Amino acid sequence: MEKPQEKSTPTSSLLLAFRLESRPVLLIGGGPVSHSRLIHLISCGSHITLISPTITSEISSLISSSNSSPFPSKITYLKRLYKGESDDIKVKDFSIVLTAIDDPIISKETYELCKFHRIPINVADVPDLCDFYFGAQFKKGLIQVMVSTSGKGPRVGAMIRDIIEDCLPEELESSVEGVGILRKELREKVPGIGGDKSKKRMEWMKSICDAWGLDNLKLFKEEKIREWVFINGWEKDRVVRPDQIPWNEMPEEIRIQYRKGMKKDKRVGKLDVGGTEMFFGLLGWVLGTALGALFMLGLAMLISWYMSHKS
Ligand SMILES: C[C@@]1(CC(=O)O)c2cc3[nH]c(cc4nc(cc5[nH]c(cc(n2)[C@H]1CCC(=O)O)[C@@](C)(CC(=O)O)[C@@H]5CCC(=O)O)C(CC(=O)O)=C4CCC(=O)O)c(CCC(=O)O)c3CC(=O)O
Ligand SMILES: NC(=O)C1=CN([C@@H]2O[C@H](COP(=O)(O)OP(=O)(O)OC[C@H]3O[C@@H](n4cnc5c(N)ncnc54)[C@H](O)[C@@H]3O)[C@@H](O)[C@H]2O)C=CC1
Repeated sequence: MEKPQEKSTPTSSLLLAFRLESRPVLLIGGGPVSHSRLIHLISCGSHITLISPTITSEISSLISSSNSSPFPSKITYLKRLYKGESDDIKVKDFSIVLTAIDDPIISKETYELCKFHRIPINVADVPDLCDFYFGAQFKKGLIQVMVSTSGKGPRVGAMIRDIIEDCLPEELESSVEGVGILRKELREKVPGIGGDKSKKRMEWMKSICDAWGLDNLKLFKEEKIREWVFINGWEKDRVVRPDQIPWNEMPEEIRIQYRKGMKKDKRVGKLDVGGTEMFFGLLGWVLGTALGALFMLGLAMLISWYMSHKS
């Protein structure tokens, strides 16, 4: 009889945002996979040592343009084969190691060296030799999204990534920027880490994000709005909502931005008290009218009863 397959729950990976700015990274190989790794590493601002006897023309142009890149990355290119353990370049001198070569022996040797020195390594397309996998990812300004399929379907991961990328509204980049400026200024005005101050700061920021909603948060790029919210919100221990801003006192271009956001933004925050207030207002009006009508009816009945008994 066939033995039933053992059921095991597949483990997931710990998805992190690894900060590699100014950190040394070893990249081995000069083909298309190495090119895609290089693009990611440059935007991280890492210091890359690239070893490969051949490189694609795309890698070659990245190397030439790296000095004029807006990111503080550096590329040191060594045009030769990497020799593994006997190489002058030592894996222990790097924060992470990435290989994308068509030499399984050197790949395995590099993996063993990294294991020995406890340096995290990714051997492209060899899951057993990976401490971490790459995922399908995209970057929109400060927003980064990565999809992992736990190694099961990288192409499907890329397809899922495309769906997410397509449906993310452009303005989200501005909202992240806006909220970033507001947070920075708040921390400058109310400095300190931990304790009650920090707790209050976090609670206030949380409520502001919820009350303003994704789209409106971009308005915090405007100094006038931040100033108003600090004076009338933070300093008075209140969470102000966008509908409380005296928009007629704000410059025209800010008013237009707000109106545009109001038309579009269906993802209003949890503190969308504007809608709640309207609901209770309406309920009050209906109840008030009904009570008034009942009172009038009672009065009419009383008068008619009095009249009939009088005569
Ligand atoms: C485990 C992992 C380890 C790692 O490399 O980090 C891995 C492993 C393997 N990839 C293989 C093949 C392909 N890989 C791609 C593409 C990508 N592969 C990426 C990541 C990962 N690939 C990690 C898991 C990610 C996850 O968890 O989802 C992406 C997402 C990110 C990136 O590499 O940057 C990038 C898309 C990025 C983009 O489009 O933007 C394509 C499609 C294509 O080229 O368009 C194919 C051919 C189609 C196919 O096979 O599905 C094979 C079989 C080799 C063989 O058959 O010989 C293995 C080995 C195995 O599965 O055993
Ligand atoms: N993720 C993906 O989409 C794909 C991944 N692969 C796998 O990824 C690996 C890399 O693929 P590609 O980027 O297409 O590269 P490739 O196979 O086109 O070229 C390999 C590169 O590695 C260099 N190289 C070989 N041995 C080296 C050594 N000892 N030291 C330094 N450099 C060395 C070569 O000079 C060349 O630049 C391969 O193992 C391949 O099987 C292959 C096709 C698709």
